[in-house]
Amino acid sequence: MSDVLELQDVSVVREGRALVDQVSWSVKEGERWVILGPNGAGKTTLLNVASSYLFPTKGTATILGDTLGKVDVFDLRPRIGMAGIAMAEKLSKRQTVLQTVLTAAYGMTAGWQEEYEDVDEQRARAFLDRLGMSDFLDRRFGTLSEGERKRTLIARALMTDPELLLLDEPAAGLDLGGREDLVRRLGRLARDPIAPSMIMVTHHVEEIAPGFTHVLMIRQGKVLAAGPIELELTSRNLSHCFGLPLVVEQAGERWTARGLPLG
Ligand SMILES: Nc1ncnc2c1ncn2[C@@H]1O[C@H](COP(=O)(O)OP(=O)(O)OP(=O)(O)O)[C@@H](O)[C@H]1O
Repeated sequence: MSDVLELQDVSVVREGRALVDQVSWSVKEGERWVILGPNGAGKTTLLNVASSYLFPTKGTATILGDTLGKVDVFDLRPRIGMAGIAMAEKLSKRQTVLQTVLTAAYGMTAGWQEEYEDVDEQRARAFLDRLGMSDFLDRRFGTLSEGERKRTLIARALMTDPELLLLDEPAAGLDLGGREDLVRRLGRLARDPIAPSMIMVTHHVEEIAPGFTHVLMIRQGKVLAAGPIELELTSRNLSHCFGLPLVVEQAGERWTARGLPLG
């Protein structure tokens, strides 16, 4: 299996502080990774390196075989699908859901002047259907609920047929039903052998869909644990990561975590 992402001693330093601190990490083709860590740990910063939007201050980042600094990122970016708040903010609120997904095929965040191919429209409709958004095709993106917006962004990220799919807190802000619906859909994607390699940032182990294979835990910019989920997602590691005693349990194919009562 080839490396989809290879970070060697990567640090991102801002105002004299390492937001990501000497991280070495490799993601192989077909793996589905979860990044867990407390607020401010450096999860989004790490994802921004993986998406080629942020260059390391130190170390080397190789994405889909190309090393940042030695490659034209405009060739690399279409090969990476990114769904997160940062992407949502770049999109026009007035475009319809279908337009929002379709524009991804042309590497644009806005614009409806192009002649779109029928085949692209069919693909956009198929991805939206897969994410349960078929009833919203003509709705303006800016009027969607949080859950609907999240599902549209994932459909959009898949539109370019990426080799690497990055999801930044896809379940944040969703109610219980919305979260469970999304987890089921992500589970289906994670288990699809032809789906891209995936990296998902989350705060909650409950949001890990079945089919995710690996976990990376980060605290204050440093990696605390990285490896197969069954080995690394332990009470000990999670307690260390979040800085309080936690009990992790696996219930079927899902995970739960809770704090121990104060003694
Ligand atoms: N440009 C910047 N300059 C200085 N500090 C920054 C900059 N960008 C981010 N930070 C800080 O870096 C740290 C890591 O931020 P990051 O967004 O990667 O964390 P996170 O783990 O994604 O957090 P959260 O779970 O709260 O979203 C935070 O303390 C943040 O305030």
